[in-house]
Amino acid sequence: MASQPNSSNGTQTPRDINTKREDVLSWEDYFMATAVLAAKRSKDPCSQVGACIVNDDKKIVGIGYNGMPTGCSDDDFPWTKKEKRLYVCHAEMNAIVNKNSADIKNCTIYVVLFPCDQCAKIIIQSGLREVVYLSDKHESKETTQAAKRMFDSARITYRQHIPQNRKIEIDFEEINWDATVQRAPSP
Ligand SMILES: Nc1ccn([C@H]2C[C@H](O)[C@@H](COP(=O)(O)O)O2)c(=O)n1
Ligand SMILES: [Zn+2]
Repeated sequence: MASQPNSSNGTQTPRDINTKREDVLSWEDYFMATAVLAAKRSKDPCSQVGACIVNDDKKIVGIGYNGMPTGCSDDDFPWTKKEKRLYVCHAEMNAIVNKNSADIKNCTIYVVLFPCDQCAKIIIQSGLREVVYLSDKHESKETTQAAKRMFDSARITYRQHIPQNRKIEIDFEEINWDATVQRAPSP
């Protein structure tokens, strides 16, 4: 039995290194965490949004975050609330445009913030089937209500993600630690 950090909650628990780990990240937390990680690339000072598209085989087929269009320098274009809306590409749009699969029909999109009306249209036209979101902080906005109306009409389901783990930590040091454990001979 070896003592090694439990990556899901950071505590030190004894773990048998010859037995399969059970306390792994759930698929749902994994996909939403991927969207949250993508959001960390965003230069937007107010809202960092990420999106992750997943197919029926649980393969990630697209990732995106909100940012200026390619060729439009994020140093030259404005980030004020009023002006940025003219330029910024939303996370959902980038995830769809950046897809690495020919077909994203019937896929699920995991997104940090509920899609706006413009993204809803792109989601519908791309044939996505389900939207899983973390925050609905703009639920009273006309754009969110329009998005929901279109999703309902187009029979695209949407649901809020309830995380199993409130916090998911990435500790790069832990990777080196694991390598040491893996070199230990098994009985
Ligand atoms: N579903 C969404 C909603 C918003 N965004 C982006 C667009 C802006 O960069 C930012 C929102 O800015 P705020 O109104 O909070 O100043 O988030 C997105 O990518 N996807
Ligand atoms: Zn949008």
